[in-house]
Amino acid sequence: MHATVAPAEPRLSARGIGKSFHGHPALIDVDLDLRGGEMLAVVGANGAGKSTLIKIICGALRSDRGEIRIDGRPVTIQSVGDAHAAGIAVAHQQIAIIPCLTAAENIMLGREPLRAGFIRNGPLYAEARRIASRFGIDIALDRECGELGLGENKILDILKALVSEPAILILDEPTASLTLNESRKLFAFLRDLKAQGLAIIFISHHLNEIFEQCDHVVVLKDGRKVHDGPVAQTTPEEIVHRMVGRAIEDTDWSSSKVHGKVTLRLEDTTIAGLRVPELTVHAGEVVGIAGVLGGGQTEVLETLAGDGPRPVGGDILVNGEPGCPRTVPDAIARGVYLVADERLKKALFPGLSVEENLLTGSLAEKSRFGFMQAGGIAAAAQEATRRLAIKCRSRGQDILQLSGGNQQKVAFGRWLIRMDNGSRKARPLLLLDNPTEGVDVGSKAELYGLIRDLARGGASILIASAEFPEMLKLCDRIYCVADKSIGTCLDRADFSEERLLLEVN
Ligand SMILES: Nc1ncnc2c1ncn2[C@@H]1O[C@H](COP(=O)(O)OP(=O)(O)OP(=O)(O)O)[C@@H](O)[C@H]1O
Repeated sequence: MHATVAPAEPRLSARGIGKSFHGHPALIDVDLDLRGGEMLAVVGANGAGKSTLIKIICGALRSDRGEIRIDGRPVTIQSVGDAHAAGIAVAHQQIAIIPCLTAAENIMLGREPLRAGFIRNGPLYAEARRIASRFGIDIALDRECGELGLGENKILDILKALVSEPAILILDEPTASLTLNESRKLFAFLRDLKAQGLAIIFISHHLNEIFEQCDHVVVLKDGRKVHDGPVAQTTPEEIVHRMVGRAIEDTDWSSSKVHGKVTLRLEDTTIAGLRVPELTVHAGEVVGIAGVLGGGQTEVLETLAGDGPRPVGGDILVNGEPGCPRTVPDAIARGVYLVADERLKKALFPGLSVEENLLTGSLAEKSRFGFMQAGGIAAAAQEATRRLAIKCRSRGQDILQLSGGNQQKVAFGRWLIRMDNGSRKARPLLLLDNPTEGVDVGSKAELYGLIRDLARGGASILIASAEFPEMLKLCDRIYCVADKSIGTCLDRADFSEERLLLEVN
C-alpha cells in the first residue's frame, strides 16, 4: 500500500468533472476530495450520476472535461489500466468470483505463478496466504468458493482488488444481497483497511450504513454535487432531503386489517430441495420469505410462476386454483406474476427500449386482429413511467442506458401494466424477488406504497428478500428459511431484526 499522506492532503482529487451521453448531461462540474484512511460515501437518487462518476475515476468511461489528481499530481485516466497504474482499484456490485475455483485460486486469478506453462500450486497457495494474512483475512483458502457464503465471497472479491496494493478502493454497493451478519463482517474488514491508510469510496443506497461506517458524504442530484461534508455534521433526514428534494416519512407499510380468504397454500411439499411444511398467503396480505441469498426462496417464487422446478408432493393452491402452474402462460392466466431478481438476466430485455420492455407481455392483450392498438399501448407505458418516476431521456431509450435503479423500476412497471390490462383474474398473486435492489430511498417508499395499494385492492403478495429492514416494514407475516426448510412464521408482534437473524440461516 502507498505511504500514508498527511490527512489534510487529498489522496484523490477530482475537479470540474463533466460527462454527457448523446448531449444529455449525466455529470456537471463535479468536484470530489478523498483522503487516506477515509471512507467517503457517494449517494444520490437513481440516475443521479454515481456510477458515471465512479466509472470515470476507475477508467471505465472517459470524462468530457475535468481533472483528476492523485496525491496532488495530475493523472490522465483513459482506461482501466491507467486507473490501475494510478493506484485505483474497484470491486463492482456483481461479485467476480468463480465458484468452482478455490479461494486461493480466485485471489490469484490472472496472476498464477507458472513454470513451463503449468500453474505452480505451492507458490500460488503461499502467495494467497501471504495476501490474506497481510489484510487480516481468515478464510479456508483451499475451499471451493461455491461452498463459501456470499459474505466470504464478497470479502474475497475485495481481496482480489487489493492484490495490486492500491491506495484507493472503490466499492459499488458492496452489501447488496448480503445479510446483516455478512455485512457486519465486511465492515469490520473495511475498518481494518481504513486503519491501514486505504482511501475508500463507498456507494450505497443504505443510509444506515453510511451513517454508521462512513466519514464523509457527497450527494449527487441530477448530475450535480449538492452536498459535501462530514457525516458527523449532518443527519439522514438532511441527506434524503438533498437527494430527493423532499422528506421521506418512515412509514410502517404493513396493514392491520383482516385479510380475505387463503389464495396461496403450500402444504408438505419440496421445491428445489427446500422443504415447505406450510405456507399460506391471504387475499390482501403481504407475506415475506426471509433467507440468505441462495436459500431457495427464488426457486419457490419461480416455481409458483410456472418457471421453476416442479414441486415434489404435497397439497398446493395457487391464486385460488389447485396445483402449481406448469408454464408461465399458465401462471399468467391464473393472475400470477413474478418480478424476478437479477434484472438483466431474467427480468429485462437488453437492447430493447424502455417502452418495449414495459410492454413485453402486454402486447398480445393489447393487439386486435394482430395489429397493436398503438394509442392504448403508448398510454400504458406513459402512465407506468410517470407512476414509477422512471428517469429516462425518452421511452425509446435503450434499457441498457438507464441507471440500475431505473432498470429495476421498469421490471416492476411491466407487471403493473400487465396486471392493469391483461389479467382475466381480478385479484392477482404478485411474487416479488428482491424487488427494490438498487432502488433509491425515495423510489423505495413509492414502490412500498404501490405494493400496499395493490394489497388493499385485494392482491396477494409474496416477497423474497435478503433485505430484512424492508421485509419488517412491508410484511404482515414473515416465514424464515433455516436448515433447508421454510420454518418459523413470525407475526408482526414478533418482528425484530435480531429475531429474524436468529431464525434465518
Ligand atoms: N451508456 C449510457 N448511455 C446513455 N445514458 C447513460 C449511459 N449511462 C448512464 N446514462 C445516464 O446517465 C444518468 C446517470 O446514470 P448513473 O448510472 O450514473 O446513475 P446512478 O446514480 O448510478 O443511478 P442508480 O442508483 O440507479 O445506479 C442517467 O440518466 C442514465 O440514464
